[in-house]
Amino acid sequence: MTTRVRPSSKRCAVIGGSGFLGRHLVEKLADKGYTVSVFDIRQSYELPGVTFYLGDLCDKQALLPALRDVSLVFHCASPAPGADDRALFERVNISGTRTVIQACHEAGVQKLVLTSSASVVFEGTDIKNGKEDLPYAKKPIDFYTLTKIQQEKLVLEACDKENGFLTVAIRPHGIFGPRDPQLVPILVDTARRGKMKFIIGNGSNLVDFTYVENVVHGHVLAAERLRPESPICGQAYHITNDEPVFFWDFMSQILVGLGYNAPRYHLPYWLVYGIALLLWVLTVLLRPLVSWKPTFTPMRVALAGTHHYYSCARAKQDMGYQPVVSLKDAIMLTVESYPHLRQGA
Ligand SMILES: NC(=O)C1=CN([C@@H]2O[C@H](COP(=O)(O)OP(=O)(O)OC[C@H]3O[C@@H](n4cnc5c(N)ncnc54)[C@H](OP(=O)(O)O)[C@@H]3O)[C@@H](O)[C@H]2O)C=CC1
Ligand SMILES: CC(C)=CCC[C@@H](C)[C@H]1CC[C@H]2C3=C(CC[C@]12C)[C@@]1(C)CCC(=O)C[C@@H]1CC3
Repeated sequence: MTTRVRPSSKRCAVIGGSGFLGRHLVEKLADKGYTVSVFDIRQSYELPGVTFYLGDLCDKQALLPALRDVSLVFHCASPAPGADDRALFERVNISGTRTVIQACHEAGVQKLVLTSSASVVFEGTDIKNGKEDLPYAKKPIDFYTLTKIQQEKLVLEACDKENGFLTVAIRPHGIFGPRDPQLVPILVDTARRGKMKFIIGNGSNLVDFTYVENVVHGHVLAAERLRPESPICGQAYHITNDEPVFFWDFMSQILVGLGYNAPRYHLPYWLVYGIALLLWVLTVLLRPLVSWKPTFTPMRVALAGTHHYYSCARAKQDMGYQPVVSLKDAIMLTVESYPHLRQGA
């Protein structure tokens, strides 16, 4: 006779746990006394109480050992938005997420928390205080967004109270903080190349940037509140700093904090967007001959020149969410964490 070990509620797995958000999440979970299995295609650190399983999440046989005796899974793996590779996004975010769900069923996992994105409703035009009932983008602005939409739908539709499999999706926006490989490094690289002189549009567009610890807090709350009687089952939740900020003020604060000049001159939004679109078409047409990634993609220009901030009222009401680090402190902590990116370093 085989006896099945009942998964402990203090054992969890983090798929994508070597990444920026994933590692912060793993550190918090370990601090809270969880035993954590990390599944990722790479291992970027070591931590007591954390076991690493390396592999591609599209490979169920590789994934299953990481989910053994685990009751709770966080799925925060995705190719980076800058990958611009439709086949890769579809393989990892869509078929890979199907594989994750199947593996959860086979391993007897009871709860799945997905890291989705607030961008699933963003089409490149203004969103002001967007709520979760906004429809998914009909014309997603890139393949990353397109596949994040499909991924979120798959996870929420898999929620099945009768069979004891509960799911929830967290939609963060503009995550930043120590060790982020995207936001600050891209910004500094652009400044070092002398391209951070211009403000796209009139500079009055409000945007959410979310400190990584607040995103982690949202994930942990969701996991701990995910019970059959809870309203959060099968739902998506915006998690932000709840302090929308002018996009260009935020960028300027980071730049000035690191010793660079803030951008000063204005360029018309539609001119820059048109150029970005043209460059993107050219890179697609010339791809077999030239491999070049423009800094100014249509998605980036849209993010830099439109309003996109979201309401966290639903997360506050259903999970008691409140940001734990203010934007002011978050910017200070972030700037301090990048001494090597300072001007002159
Ligand atoms: N950063 C942000 O501003 C936002 C992020 N999100 C979402 O949050 C999640 C985490 O993002 P972030 O931490 O920034 O991203 P990272 O790229 O830092 O982390 C993702 C991790 O997943 C790994 N990974 C990628 N593909 C696979 C695969 N096939 N199998 C196993 N592991 C894989 C990555 O490895 P490798 O690095 O080698 O590719 C990386 O370690 C993502 O789902 C993202 O869509 C949502 C909103 C905003
Ligand atoms: C709020 C949100 C979803 C932020 C996501 C982070 C990145 C998309 C941004 C981080 C650095 C930004 C940046 C630009 C666009 C958006 C980012 C990549 C520019 C390319 C916009 C045009 C410029 O003038 C240069 C900017 C460099 C930094």
